[in-house]
Amino acid sequence: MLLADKTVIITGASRGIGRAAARECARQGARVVIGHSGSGQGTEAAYSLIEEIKAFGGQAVEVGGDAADPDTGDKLVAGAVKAFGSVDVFVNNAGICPFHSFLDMPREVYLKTVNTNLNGAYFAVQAAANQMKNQGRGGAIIAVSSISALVGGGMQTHYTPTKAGLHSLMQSCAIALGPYGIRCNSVLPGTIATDINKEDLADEEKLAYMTSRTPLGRLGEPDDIAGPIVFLASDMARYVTGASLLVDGGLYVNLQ
Ligand SMILES: NC(=O)C1=CN([C@@H]2O[C@H](COP(=O)(O)OP(=O)(O)OC[C@H]3O[C@@H](n4cnc5c(N)ncnc54)[C@H](O)[C@@H]3O)[C@@H](O)[C@H]2O)C=CC1
Ligand SMILES: C[C@H](O)[C@@H]1OC(=O)[C@H](O)[C@@H]1O
Repeated sequence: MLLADKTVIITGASRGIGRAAARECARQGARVVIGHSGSGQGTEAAYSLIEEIKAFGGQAVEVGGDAADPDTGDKLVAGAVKAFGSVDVFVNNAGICPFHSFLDMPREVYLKTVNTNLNGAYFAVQAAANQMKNQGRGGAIIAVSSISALVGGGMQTHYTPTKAGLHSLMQSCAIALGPYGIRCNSVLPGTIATDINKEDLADEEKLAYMTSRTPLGRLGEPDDIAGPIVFLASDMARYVTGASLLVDGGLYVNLQ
């Protein structure tokens, strides 16, 4: 098992990519902390994931908290230490993408997106890194960035900068935390069918267009991202830091 004896925190783990990653980390032997929004639905989904994980003999606990709140990272770390005694891997996954045009972008939509996707993440990464530094045996931090760190989106002008920011944060943290043996990398998913884009992809034309642009001929599924996250979390990636792993079915390179 690739993650035996490691404690992994994953934010936004109640559904979508985070849920698939949490399940796969647990399958690979990790003790998992399921970060979720703390809302009724998030809590319910987190408990159902704990049951799923326990059913195959894995270990998991849940911690609720708004990803936009700078204190949530400390809460997640405290929950991990209380339940399992350590933090070895931190996966920053929680995020939102409320599609909206640029010229009339409401300030609150912009600020909520940046606070949820980037500002909260900064302090959560800092909290996890301090815990790892104090433990003295290194660790791995993974940001779920996006193909959108590299390319634009006319209805995503508030979102793409947050994904570029996470990618950049991992590059800088790789330098800042390398001396402590803490590796920092990002995963850049292409278009993965989840709740975040359910409404956008309900438009059949858009769905067909996005699928046709993907050389592998289909949109991604959350499980397509779980393996790359496990790899970067594991000792198989022990010399990988400051890297970004594009997981997009070939979407990015498909110019013509
Ligand atoms: N689905 C896609 O095509 C892609 C998704 N991503 C990124 O993957 C990450 C996961 O998204 P998906 O699984 O696709 O969508 P999703 O909507 O299924 O999952 C998002 C998760 O983040 C959590 N979350 C949202 N706001 C939160 C808050 N304020 N506090 C705590 N938790 C909060 C949700 O509860 C949920 O668990 C996001 O960061 C997204 O930007 C990146 C590239 C492509
Ligand atoms: C929400 C989008 O459909 C999805 O998220 C991203 O980061 C990419 O832009 C994907 O298309």
